[in-house]
Amino acid sequence: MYNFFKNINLNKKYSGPFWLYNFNIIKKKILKLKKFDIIRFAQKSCSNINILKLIKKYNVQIDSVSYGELNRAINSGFNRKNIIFTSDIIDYDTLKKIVKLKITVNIGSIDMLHQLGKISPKHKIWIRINPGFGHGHNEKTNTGGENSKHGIWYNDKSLYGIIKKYNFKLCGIHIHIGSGVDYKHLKNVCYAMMNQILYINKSIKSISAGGGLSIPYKKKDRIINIKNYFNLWNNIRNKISNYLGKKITLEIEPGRFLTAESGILVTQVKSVKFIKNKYFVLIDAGFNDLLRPVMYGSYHKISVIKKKISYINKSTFRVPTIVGGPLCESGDIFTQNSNGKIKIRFLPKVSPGDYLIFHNTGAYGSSMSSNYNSRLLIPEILFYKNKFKIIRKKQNIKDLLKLEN
Ligand SMILES: Cc1ncc(COP(=O)(O)O)c(C=O)c1O
Ligand SMILES: N[C@@H](CCCC[NH3+])C(=O)O
Repeated sequence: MYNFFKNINLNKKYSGPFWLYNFNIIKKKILKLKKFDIIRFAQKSCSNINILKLIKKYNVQIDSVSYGELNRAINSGFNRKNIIFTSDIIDYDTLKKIVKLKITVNIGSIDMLHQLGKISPKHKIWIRINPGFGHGHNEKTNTGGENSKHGIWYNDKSLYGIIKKYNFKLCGIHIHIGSGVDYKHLKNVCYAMMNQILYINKSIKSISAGGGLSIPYKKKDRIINIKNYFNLWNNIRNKISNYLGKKITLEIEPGRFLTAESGILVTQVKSVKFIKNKYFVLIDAGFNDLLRPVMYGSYHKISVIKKKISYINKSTFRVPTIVGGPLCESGDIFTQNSNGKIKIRFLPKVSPGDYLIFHNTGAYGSSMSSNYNSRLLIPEILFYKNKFKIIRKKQNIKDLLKLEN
């Protein structure tokens, strides 16, 4: 990533903040998972169709969780057979589209089973099981256990009767316990899968390990050993395969793992000031752009590029800094804990015009951004085959007001 800055004339070429992705990193991450039979990209993490189109070239399939994501997948050229729709609820437009295109549905609630079954009996489905436990980098990203709204409880007695009633084709069992999960908890999902298969005692053709794989946001963060993780799952898959007497396909459904490290957010310092004795650096991107620090207290490494010299300032002299954005909210602070308290970051000294780079923003960066304060969505730029290309233009005022006129 660093070498990029030698190539970009930040001042002249792109004004305002922007997202930058390096596809080579996504490609490397895809290859790391190649032992899994199917890699199903959770596009919620990074949903630009230009990136989806490239990911598709590597035989990756796709998960969609909304009408918009379904259309992104179709628009990016994914075959309907390679799309799964995962949700706990379904609205009318989505239901219509899914039935028309015969898209497989990964079902997370009993009501959804009835709603689909009434208009499309025999539909191909997966069941998303809540195994009774979950984990995540934050409580808000934990998708299992009794405090989570996701999935169908692992020993729900009504489930398999309803599947029979509508003659659904049960293709697979899916367990996703959360996002940003550590190895210890990921490991338990394998055993939960085995137990579920024993419990349902039904023929399926696939199992999905879900997503959740974490990435090292901080130097000290542990990197998941993919080889071990695959072996663990492969082992369980073989046991299930023996038990059911048939071949079982093993899927994984990562979002963050594939894209987080491929992206950065480039912002510019607009003001530096002391509030009493606290030093604030205010930049031109806010939580409407990068929400994670405000929503979860997430840490993103910040580098400084001096305006004049255009290289990363690696000087060891650091000052205690609070980094904030332009929004009207006091909480628009990129350096805070999960409880909302300001957290000082030691950064090189900056002046207006210098750049702050937020690292590892390729997942849940742009895809979680909004127009709050009527701020315009910022552009996305992709580095691919040694070229920089704008893959999403900067939004303009006309776009912003279009639906209201
Ligand atoms: C059903 C489902 N699959 C996959 C993912 C991707 O998660 P991650 O980005 O942590 O891999 C999520 C997000 O938590 C999810 O809800
Ligand atoms: N948005 C979260 C991950 C949650 C994924 C949704 N299932 C993050 O930024 O870490």
